[in-house]
Amino acid sequence: MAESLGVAVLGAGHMGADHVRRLDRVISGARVAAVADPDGERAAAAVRGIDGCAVFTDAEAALAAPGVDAVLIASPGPAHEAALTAAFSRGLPVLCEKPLASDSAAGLRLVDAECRVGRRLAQIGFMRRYDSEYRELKALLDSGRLGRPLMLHCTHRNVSSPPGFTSAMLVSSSVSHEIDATRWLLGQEITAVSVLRPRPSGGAPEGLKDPQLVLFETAEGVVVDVEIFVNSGFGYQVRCEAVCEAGSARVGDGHTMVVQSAGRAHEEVAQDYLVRFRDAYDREVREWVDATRAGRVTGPSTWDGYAASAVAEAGERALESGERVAVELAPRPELYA
Ligand SMILES: NC(=O)C1=CN([C@@H]2O[C@H](COP(=O)(O)OP(=O)(O)OC[C@H]3O[C@@H](n4cnc5c(N)ncnc54)[C@H](O)[C@@H]3O)[C@@H](O)[C@H]2O)C=CC1
Ligand SMILES: O=C1[C@@H](O)[C@H](O)[C@@H](O)[C@H](O)[C@H]1O
Repeated sequence: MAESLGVAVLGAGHMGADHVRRLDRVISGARVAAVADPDGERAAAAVRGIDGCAVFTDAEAALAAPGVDAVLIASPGPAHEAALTAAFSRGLPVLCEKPLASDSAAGLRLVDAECRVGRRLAQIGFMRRYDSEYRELKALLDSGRLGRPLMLHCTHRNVSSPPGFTSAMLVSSSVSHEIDATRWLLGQEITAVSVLRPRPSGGAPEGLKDPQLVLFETAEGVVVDVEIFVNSGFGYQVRCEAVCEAGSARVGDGHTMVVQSAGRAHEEVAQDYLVRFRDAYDREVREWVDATRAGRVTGPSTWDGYAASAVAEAGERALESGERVAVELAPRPELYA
């Protein structure tokens, strides 16, 4: 194996700063070689205490910095296409936070760009695939012990939505995780999306259609319902129950310490994804570093990122129209067979 992997991290916000910490202190075999953020002070704060890490306000300058072997993209979605294109042109392996890009057209351009390189370079940050409970569920479904899956019931709740979060983002940003989890757990494409809109919660910002009930139909007839509620007010909860021909299995109930006192029992509810999925993010980045050092690319692909965008767009149209909308996918290139 090569010596430690020098990583350029693009974006030093919530996710970027957490990934910098993870690469520096949690994962072995990697070092943070450069960080770029247009907010230079944020970048500098994220790398405080890390020796030999260069700080930039320009992402492309960070890719060209000495000692950079790979890239972790944690900038906002609209900046991903330029960053991935620059990384591909340098032949640099990438871990890119979801979403792949702003829309499916940009996603398809990235699929084409990677195909022109002729080998996979990117892993997309759908971290559910690295959560131990989700992996257990996937193994159980793949074993066939419960028979064929018939339905998935999913819950995705956030405490509150960040400023600027739109009704469409409940699907494109939040439900993107259930889109990927569905495709991965079932090994099937999602073919149609419908969205039901209960009355909006008084706890949601004015005009935000929150919560929503998003329904997927898959190529082999599985139906998936997703409750997305991003201003639940009380906690971060992600659950998934697979109902199969010979039983059901559920993950995400939370298994924290239960405290019983004064006639009551209670347990903590995680408040955000950085806590709920901490182990999954660690495993995701660790497996990316290990695979990259071994010259391999594993995990969710650029194609998976594109497919998630195409399903999300069908969802956005379903939200606007109230109609069931079919998903349109381009033909899958050989590279992602
Ligand atoms: N996997 C997961 O569970 C999660 C993934 N995300 C994804 O992570 C990415 C970042 O999200 P957050 O950290 O929450 O956002 P954030 O707003 O906290 O941070 C984004 C940072 O990127 C910087 N930035 C803007 N343009 C840039 C550019 N061209 N190059 C480099 N940096 C740039 C901003 O100045 C900011 O510091 C998004 O793609 C988001 O969808 C976010 C939350 C959870
Ligand atoms: O990816 C994420 C955010 O971007 C999204 O906005 C949240 O709803 C999700 O729970 C989180 O995992």
